[in-house]
Amino acid sequence: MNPTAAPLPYLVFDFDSTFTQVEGLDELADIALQGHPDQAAVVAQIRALTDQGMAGEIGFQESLAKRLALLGATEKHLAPLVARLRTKVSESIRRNGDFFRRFADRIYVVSSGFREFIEPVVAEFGITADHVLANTFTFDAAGRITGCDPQNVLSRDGGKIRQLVLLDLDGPVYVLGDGYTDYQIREAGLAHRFYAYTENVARPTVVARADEVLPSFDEFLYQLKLPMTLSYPKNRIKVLLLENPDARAQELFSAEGYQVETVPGGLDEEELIQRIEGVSILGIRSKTQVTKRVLDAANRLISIGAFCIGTNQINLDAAMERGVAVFNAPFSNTRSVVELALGEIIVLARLIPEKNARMHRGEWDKSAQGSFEIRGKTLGIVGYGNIGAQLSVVAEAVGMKVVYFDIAEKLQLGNAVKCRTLEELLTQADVVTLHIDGRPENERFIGEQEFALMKPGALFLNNARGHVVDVPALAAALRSGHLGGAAVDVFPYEPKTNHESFENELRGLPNVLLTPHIGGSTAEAQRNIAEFVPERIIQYVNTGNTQQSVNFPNIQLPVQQAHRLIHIHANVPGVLARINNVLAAHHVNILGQYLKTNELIGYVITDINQEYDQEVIQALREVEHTIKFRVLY
Ligand SMILES: NC(=O)C1=CN([C@@H]2O[C@H](COP(=O)(O)OP(=O)(O)OC[C@H]3O[C@@H](n4cnc5c(N)ncnc54)[C@H](O)[C@@H]3O)[C@@H](O)[C@H]2O)C=CC1
Ligand SMILES: O=C(O)C(=O)COP(=O)(O)O
Repeated sequence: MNPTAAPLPYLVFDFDSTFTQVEGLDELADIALQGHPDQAAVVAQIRALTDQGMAGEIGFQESLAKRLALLGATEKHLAPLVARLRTKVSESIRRNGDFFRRFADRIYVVSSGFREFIEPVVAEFGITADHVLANTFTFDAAGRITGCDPQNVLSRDGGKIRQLVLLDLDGPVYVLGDGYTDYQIREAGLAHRFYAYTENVARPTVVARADEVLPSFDEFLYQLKLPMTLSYPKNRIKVLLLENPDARAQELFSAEGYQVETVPGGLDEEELIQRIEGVSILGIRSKTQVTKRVLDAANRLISIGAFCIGTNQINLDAAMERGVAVFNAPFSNTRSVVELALGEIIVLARLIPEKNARMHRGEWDKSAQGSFEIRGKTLGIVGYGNIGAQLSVVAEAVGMKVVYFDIAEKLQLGNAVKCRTLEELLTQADVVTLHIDGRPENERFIGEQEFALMKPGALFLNNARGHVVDVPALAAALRSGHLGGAAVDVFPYEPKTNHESFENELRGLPNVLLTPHIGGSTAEAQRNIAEFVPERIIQYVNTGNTQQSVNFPNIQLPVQQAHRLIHIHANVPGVLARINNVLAAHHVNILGQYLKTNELIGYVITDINQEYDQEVIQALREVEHTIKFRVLY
């Protein structure tokens, strides 16, 4: 465990919105006013007064007097208030409860709130009544709260400062709080440092004056190298999201405590190199190229999330060699692409692109010429993976015959018939649709020769990747009339944002349906992706679980026992033995160990007992061929 830097400074905590997520008086008002006809309006008035007081806009006494007058609370409301506040202790403070219990003699709660509700809440954290300095209520004979004890220094303006003078602590004092009056303790020279505590609320006037800003108590413990419950403060994990994934992604990462930055469009290589420093998690879609150079500039990257299916835009091996785990959403938008493809087949078979354009120009051309039903026609699916296979089922349901070609052996669904060669497929299909992935070997996979093999009048669909088709050859096959039409959703070069214009030789050709890479762009797919990918990444960060990573050895780990060592190394013989030698030399008790390798890296997870000295961690970092090492608890 971390050694304790001794002696610990005195820690002076604010209570409302720091120790707890809420303001005690707001909650009391909420409880006392239940059933009151103007409840919402009165609560809002009280909140506004609290905020004005905390931001230093009105004096504390004025704010307090006004709030109490509005309240109408009685003694009997206090027990439910305490019960509620116990459930609203700030997450990171609750998480580090052991720290409070261990160092309770160095901790004071100094608050303009009220002893009646503060004392019982902090008592659970080992903080005794003599370390709580707060106001006290006054009551009338009927038990109604009438105000606060005017003799208490905390009931007056500048009360916290006077309270600190009275406390007369003999050693460094650090103040942690969200309010202006907390900062004033430092301003008055009665504290050595003021930490603006922003886990629950960030007040700009307070943050601006702070020595440090604490998004969580973990951050404080981490900075001071004090014993903490988590191995690393989550607020230090920076997420950069590009290309507009659904807002749910940002929501999930933020809820986990990560800092999230977003950039609406894609970034080119140079721009990404500028932005990637300090980023722990990068989220992209199909546009952003994550090259070796980008990965070299990424000094803190743990994981990349492709918020889509394709991962050809990421140099997966280079990521792996640098210990960066990549996750995608392998089937969240599958159905959306399938529905688009089916629609396109029907639309092209009925010459809709042309007819629609002519109607918009005022031309009425009612004719059956060149139009056909898709029932009974042969659909040739190239790439019988998740999308290809699902399209196979849907196409059969509308009466098409399905043939497919894949370089891998695949389960034939329904009545689909496998073709042994691409040629076999191309020569018999009325409609050819591409659903292969974008691996580099597939560059210009379909070109002049392949189009020539297709039946005269056949239709061609590319919803896979732009570079797998020789676009000038496709344009020529359409212009010559050899192909009857095409639907293309993906292009070798796609605009970076919606403000850039689209240039391509397919523009203006007859019976060609062009779409701006929207195969997976449906509300359902985007929402699913924005949950699937963050969930995988958060799990990887928290537990080391690599299930469904596209470049890491997949390990589904059991529930963690005590501390977990995550070791990523180059896959050369002997590394596991060296790790275990280090552990044995330091007498570390292994509770469980899991290893998986692939051609480039080895991934070893070791669960060990909580008791070990820090040198073992350094020794493990120094094991030869280590790429990345982290400890989780
Ligand atoms: N237009 C859009 O918005 C979208 C496009 N896509 C693209 O669709 C691709 C396919 O997606 P899934 O079906 O989910 O992937 P998948 O990995 O399940 O299937 C791809 C299949 O293609 C096969 N394949 C690869 N190269 C081949 C070749 N040269 N000849 C024959 N078969 C080959 C593979 O063996 C595999 O079975 C993605 O990689 C992505 O590039 C995916 C989603 C949305
Ligand atoms: O899922 C895929 O591979 C796609 O092509 C969809 O890409 P997008 O997220 O729309 O940039």
